[in-house]
Amino acid sequence: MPYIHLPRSVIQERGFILAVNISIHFKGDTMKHTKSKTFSDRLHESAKEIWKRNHSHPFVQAIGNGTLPEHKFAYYLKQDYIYLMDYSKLFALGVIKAHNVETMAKFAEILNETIQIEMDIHRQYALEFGITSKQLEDTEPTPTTLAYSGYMLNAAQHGTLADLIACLLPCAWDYYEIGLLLKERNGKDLDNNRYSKWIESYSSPEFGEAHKWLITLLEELTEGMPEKELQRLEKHFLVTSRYEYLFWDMVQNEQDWPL
Ligand SMILES: Cc1ncc(C[n+]2csc(CCO)c2C)c(N)n1
Repeated sequence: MPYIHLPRSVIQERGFILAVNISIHFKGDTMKHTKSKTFSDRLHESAKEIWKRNHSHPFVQAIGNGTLPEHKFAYYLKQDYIYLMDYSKLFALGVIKAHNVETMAKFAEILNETIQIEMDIHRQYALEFGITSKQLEDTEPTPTTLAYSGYMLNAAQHGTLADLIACLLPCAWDYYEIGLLLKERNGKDLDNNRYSKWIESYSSPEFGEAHKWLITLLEELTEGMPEKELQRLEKHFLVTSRYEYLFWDMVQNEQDWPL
């Protein structure tokens, strides 16, 4: 090897040059071939095990294969309706906390869509089960519904726009994943499934829009954010992911106040 005979200083210099070259090459490669992990990737990763339990929950499975008893679905509709009333108020808080007109308009649009489209699917199902819109609206919240909505409203009112989104996101995102999963697994039998409209709605690209927009906004808001703040947002994301699980459990067991 010719350079073995070179003075030590030159070898070091060459070694240095070689190292620089490698690192430049590697950096270029990294940029070309691997997308760096975004904050929403990190959130998704940390909630993975909780979401797996949501996806395999017996209530979710029973919607998917159409075997869920109707009285259980009726109970779900009522609790979910009043949950969605509070959830919509978070979009209104989003309007208040937004930093520009475009974001204000988008929160107002999703608020309207939730009330006019998502809650209308509940109203239509409720009519089939002989439940009026008034009865839906007058439902008494169970301990879980109250705790879940209360957590989000409290965090959103006292926190930043990013806190608000971290609370909203598991709900919109995980339902989309559940919708897609149930459609993929049970797509062939949906004609015979009483809950097909529910599955079709939550797996539709229109419903997928909301969480995708929330992710984009969260990425913007968290750019350069200190780790301590990111951890607070991650906590909201994990707590509300756990509340999603508790909500499925609550409807499965038809939870009520003990006294
Ligand atoms: C407990 C509970 N969690 C999530 C949703 C689904 N969801 C609520 S708002 C929204 C997107 C914006 O409209 C979606 C997908 C639900 N209905 N109930």
